[in-house]
Amino acid sequence: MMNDLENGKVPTSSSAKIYEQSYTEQDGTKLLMVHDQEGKWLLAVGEGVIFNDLEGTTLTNDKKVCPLSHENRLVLNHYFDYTVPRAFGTKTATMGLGDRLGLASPGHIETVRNRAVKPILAQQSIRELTLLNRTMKDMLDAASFAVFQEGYKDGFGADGDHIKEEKDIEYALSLGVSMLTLDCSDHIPKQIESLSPQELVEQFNQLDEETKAYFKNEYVNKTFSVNGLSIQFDETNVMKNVLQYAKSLNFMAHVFDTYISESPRPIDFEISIDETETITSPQAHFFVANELQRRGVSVTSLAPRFCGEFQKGIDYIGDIDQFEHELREHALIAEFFGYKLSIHSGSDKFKVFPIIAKYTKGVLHIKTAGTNWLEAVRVIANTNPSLYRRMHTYALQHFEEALAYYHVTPDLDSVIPLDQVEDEKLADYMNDDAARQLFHVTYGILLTAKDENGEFLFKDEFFATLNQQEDVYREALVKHIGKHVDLLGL
Ligand SMILES: O=C(O)[C@@H](O)[C@H](O)[C@H](O)C(=O)CO
Repeated sequence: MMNDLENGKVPTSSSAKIYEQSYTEQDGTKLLMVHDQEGKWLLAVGEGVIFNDLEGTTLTNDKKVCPLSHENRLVLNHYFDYTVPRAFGTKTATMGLGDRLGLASPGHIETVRNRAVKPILAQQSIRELTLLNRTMKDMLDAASFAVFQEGYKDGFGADGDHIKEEKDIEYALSLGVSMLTLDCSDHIPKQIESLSPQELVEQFNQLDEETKAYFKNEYVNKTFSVNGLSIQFDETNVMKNVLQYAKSLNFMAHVFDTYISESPRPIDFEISIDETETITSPQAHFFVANELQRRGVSVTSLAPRFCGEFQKGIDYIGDIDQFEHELREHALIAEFFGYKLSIHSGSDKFKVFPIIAKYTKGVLHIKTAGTNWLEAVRVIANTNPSLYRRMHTYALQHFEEALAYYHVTPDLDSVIPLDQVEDEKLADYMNDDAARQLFHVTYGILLTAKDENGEFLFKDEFFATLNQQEDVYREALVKHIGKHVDLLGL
């Protein structure tokens, strides 16, 4: 194999899988990614700075076998720009393809290659990373190596997703993320909608005089024309919007001024107000957007909390007509202010994808993550039924723990008991909403569970199975994420 590589030929081998699209030659070094029973490696042949900088096992003075280490990923980043995440701005459709396992990106790349959408291959929230004991370095390493493996040179992004703390912002940017999703939910008070008229006035009157005067003067009894929409404000809804969003607006502006506006490299800046109890009305969306514009905050995308329910891993729940009515207005507002509408928990929302495609006109950001994990679970169900049964049982026993992190409301009593399902039918659980949500939110519990000896109950066997079934997982993602991309018209 190495001799072939030395002669500039992509080798053929029965002992290892060859990723032909990874083959590259630069500055005297020939590189190829392979996969043997021990894992994936970079084969390096030749000489020069790239060869010298890569860490690995030296076979001869001009042949090395290099691990997919963080250090070697940085070497690839240094010499091959296409392996570095980049921002895309407000005019390019992007898709968050959260990969909780570090195995999904090759299938994602195959899905979006030559499509009208750019992949944000590295996307994990602090919540996911914490629950998985995974790091942002792991997230970025997996994406860059996948891009190299696939020889994908059309650009990809990396999203520090649902970040709330400034320390995490600084860390994510220091690692080279190209997108930052600022989660403002901690600055958006709950229950404003449920305040009585008297309580509303009392709370509003507790604000300082300058703030009250500013918002009353700018909005009360004012009508704003937005792309044909007429958005009207009265004293009551101004007080509600101010109490609901004023603090978060200060936070957004502070983060933008401190970390984004002066960044030495372009950063896609997303505002997330979707993970709140309060649905974002189009009027509230306008209020937030107008205030951001007045404060000079440039937004790449904004994620409102839409009407109905965007629960994890299952289709839209709610009145489709109302959703269409409001989504149209949200899209007009986003277009007016020059940013993309962002659809969080975008996995499997097939009922509303055509509506979203129609009104965003193909320029949006949509986030998926859990569905990519569920496709892996589907592979396990099909290829390692014993493991699937043990994981399913454990997930049921520990489901309540996951509700501390996710809002899902599956009817677990409706899930067919395992002992009534033959091995050949286990994958059907991934077509059942309740079973999907069971697995969707217990990923962290399942992949970190250990026995009394400190050995992983499932993780090692799970990854070994997926590595054996690499092509099966890839094909499953191409099919399932491809359905998302098709329905979104991208
Ligand atoms: O599970 C998470 O924390 C993330 O996947 C988060 O939900 C993400 O922002 C998203 O919306 C994926 O669809």
